[in-house]
Amino acid sequence: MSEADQLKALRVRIDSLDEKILELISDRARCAQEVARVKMLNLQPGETPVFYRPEREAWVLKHIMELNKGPLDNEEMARLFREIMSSCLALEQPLKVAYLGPEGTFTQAAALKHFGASVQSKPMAAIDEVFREVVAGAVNFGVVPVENSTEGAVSHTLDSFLEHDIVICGEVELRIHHHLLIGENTKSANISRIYSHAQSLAQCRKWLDAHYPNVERVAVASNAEAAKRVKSEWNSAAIAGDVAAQLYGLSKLQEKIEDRPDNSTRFLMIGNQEVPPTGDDKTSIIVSMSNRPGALHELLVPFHANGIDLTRIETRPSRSGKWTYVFFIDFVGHHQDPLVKAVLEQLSQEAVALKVLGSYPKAVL
Ligand SMILES: O=C(O)C(=O)C[C@]1(C(=O)O)C=C[C@@H](O)C=C1
Repeated sequence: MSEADQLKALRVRIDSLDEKILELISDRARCAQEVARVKMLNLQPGETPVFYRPEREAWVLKHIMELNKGPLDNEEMARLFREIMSSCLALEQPLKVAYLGPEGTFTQAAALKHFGASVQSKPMAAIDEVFREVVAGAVNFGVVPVENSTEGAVSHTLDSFLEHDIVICGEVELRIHHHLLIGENTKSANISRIYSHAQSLAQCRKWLDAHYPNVERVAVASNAEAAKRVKSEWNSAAIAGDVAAQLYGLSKLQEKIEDRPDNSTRFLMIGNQEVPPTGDDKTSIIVSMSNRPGALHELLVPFHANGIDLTRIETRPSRSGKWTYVFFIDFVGHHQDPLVKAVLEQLSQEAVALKVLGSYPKAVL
């Protein structure tokens, strides 16, 4: 058979498969509409329907990954299903999600990775504004960065948890690749300024020291903001990611300039919705202890005694007195798990204050 004939036959097969996929996706979407109808029917007076179910979404994606036999890899397959579910949810309720903007930030990429592309996303100028937007009920959820594997905690986010009553409903991790970007009027040899967010400048510190030791580094509100400036400014460069490069039409002078190849950022989804257990969850709490010898030890003992895996502990000034601190702790398990419940009860007896920020499914994608 000639190449043209072989391609023709294969494309006939692809067309017929696409028709089946189309029918199946439409069936699934109709099912989601039915789910919405059932959720509305069974409401108690005064109750609002809960359309978005992170625990169910986590299960669906994991199930797909378990069943997947290739040739598409698990992440790729889950990404496709992520988008199908996002479209189905939008039929039930179009979710509004605020994120740390402007458009083109890694936080926007994290929001899309977690919720899919069918949400209405709203860029905010600062982390605290994302929190306020959620608290005010102007959006269903917010997305904020919380820690970077190279640079550590994002303190604005931790401090915002001290000021707002909010629930963590999910997490997502993003591999962060930074590029050195320039506009069409800039030549590499003429670069006199490099703009980026302070965290991104820090994540590329060694590379900058080696390649542009005498060039001024200017910290701006976000790397998308840096890309935006560079578009209209001669002889300057920005450090930002792919989305910002595309959005502002910049070219890459050098790709992947982050000092650590595994550079990743973890983001949190914040809202007002408690998430039921999935069996593979994490919990975040804030604890403050009295300032006495052994307090930190007492804080950690119940976790060790019950075999609970701590995934992170961070200290921040408490804002209620000089040299007093609060601990942000993440651990494996859900606050409704009997073992976790026992630990939290024990802790609340030792602690000056303890607040559960939320239990949520471990990141799937
Ligand atoms: O199972 C549900 O509760 C649904 O609403 C359906 C569905 C889906 O498309 O699978 C859609 C949105 C939810 O966030 C979870 C799952």
